[in-house]
Amino acid sequence: MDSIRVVGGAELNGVIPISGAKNAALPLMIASLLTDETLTLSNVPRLRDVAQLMQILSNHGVDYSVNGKRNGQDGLAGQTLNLTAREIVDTTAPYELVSKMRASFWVVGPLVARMHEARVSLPGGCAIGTRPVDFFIDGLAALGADIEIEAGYVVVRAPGGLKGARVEFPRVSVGATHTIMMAATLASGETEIVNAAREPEVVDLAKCLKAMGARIEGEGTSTIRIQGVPRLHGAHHAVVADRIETGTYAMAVAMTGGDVMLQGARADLLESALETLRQTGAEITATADGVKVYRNGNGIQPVDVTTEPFPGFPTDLQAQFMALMTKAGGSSRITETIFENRFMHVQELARLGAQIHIDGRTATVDGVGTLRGAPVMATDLRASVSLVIAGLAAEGETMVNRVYHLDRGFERLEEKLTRCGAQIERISN
Ligand SMILES: CC(=O)N[C@H]1[C@@H](OP(=O)(O)OP(=O)(O)OC[C@H]2O[C@@H](n3ccc(=O)[nH]c3=O)[C@H](O)[C@@H]2O)O[C@H](CO)[C@@H](O)[C@@H]1O
Ligand SMILES: C=C(OP(=O)(O)O)C(=O)O
Repeated sequence: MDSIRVVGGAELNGVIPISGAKNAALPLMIASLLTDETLTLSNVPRLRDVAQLMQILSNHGVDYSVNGKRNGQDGLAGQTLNLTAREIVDTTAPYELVSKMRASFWVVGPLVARMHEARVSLPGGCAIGTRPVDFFIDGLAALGADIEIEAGYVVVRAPGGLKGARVEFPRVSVGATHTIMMAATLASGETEIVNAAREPEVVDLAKCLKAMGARIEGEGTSTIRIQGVPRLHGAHHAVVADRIETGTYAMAVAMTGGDVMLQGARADLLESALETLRQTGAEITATADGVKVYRNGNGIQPVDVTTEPFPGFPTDLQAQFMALMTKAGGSSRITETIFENRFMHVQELARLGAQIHIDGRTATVDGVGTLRGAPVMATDLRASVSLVIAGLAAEGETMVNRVYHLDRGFERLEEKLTRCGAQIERISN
């Protein structure tokens, strides 16, 4: 498996183009199952998860093509996918494919909505907690589906089609909101989702579904209402900018120092994270072109953070923020409330000299003056990139091993950072 070698110490200066969001692209691609016409998605990032999902969708009968590169486009521009599910040939999503990524489980919603049946393996994804699927099952059952678990598969049947209903989630779930919202677009009557996720990726999916003819209101609030329609049609939709990639590079600059324009980033999608970064001493300016991040040689202030559903501080930036805090001038407390096992980066950051103590859901980070490069192991996606960021700010060489997860979610990371002066390279084994 590939490794990433980082030699720390350089400031980051220049422009980093921000890709389309992985966590929006995946549900948008899945939405193609809802119509027999073509869904065209532009600004799709080139990522392992996108390729993996293409394989899963192909298995259901989705034909796809990728538009070629246009004149003047550089290698960092997003791709355009045309997805056509003229006929669904298989309503089973097999273990071999679904076990590799969490989002692939979400095909259950469109499949049962359109085909009235689905057989989907229980999912995989980042190992950051138990990640059950009870909200999906209860939600689909509320829409009138019969559900059984058979040999690791969730088998869903709704012979007469789904029927609109009130679905209240016990806690906020991004994936369950995506799935029930997609399922409800083709159900008969009205569905009300209560305690819905308000994440920008949910809003982006709703925008695309509406362009396909769905009747949805309330996206971006905690109550979403969907009026079912008999069929959806083709549409064109551009994937929203990746707020987690934006926050990740902003934290890298806050840690190494320098001046970087995050081109195409949208500050309104990560206000709480950017405000936290300002408190650490970074200067952040939203411009028409993106988000500019600047930090001079002054120290990093310690700031306490608690992860929360949107609009709170995102769990997907927790590891990166912890990396930043390892070099703060004092102690900070980082509390993880979304996933019960999302501190796997702690022991790896410790290899670089970080001082971190975990007590339940809270990590106390005592900032140290210097981090020193070391070999480390990438565990989950965001943990992996937190090690890269720490390596950029450490003295000497850091070898981040087992970067499989990194390729799931960060498009051309080495190229983007190299362009800004980082010493970083991929070592293929
Ligand atoms: C591909 C994608 O978009 N992944 C994101 C999505 O994951 P994902 O959609 O899997 O995360 P959820 O929002 O569903 O999870 C939130 C919490 O709800 C729990 N839960 C969820 C469903 C369920 O049926 N039962 C249950 O108990 C989860 O275990 C977790 O503790 O949102 C997370 C929270 O912002 C992000 O970290 C992930 O990057
Ligand atoms: C946890 C993540 O991905 P997944 O939900 O696919 O595991 C993530 O994007 O940080």
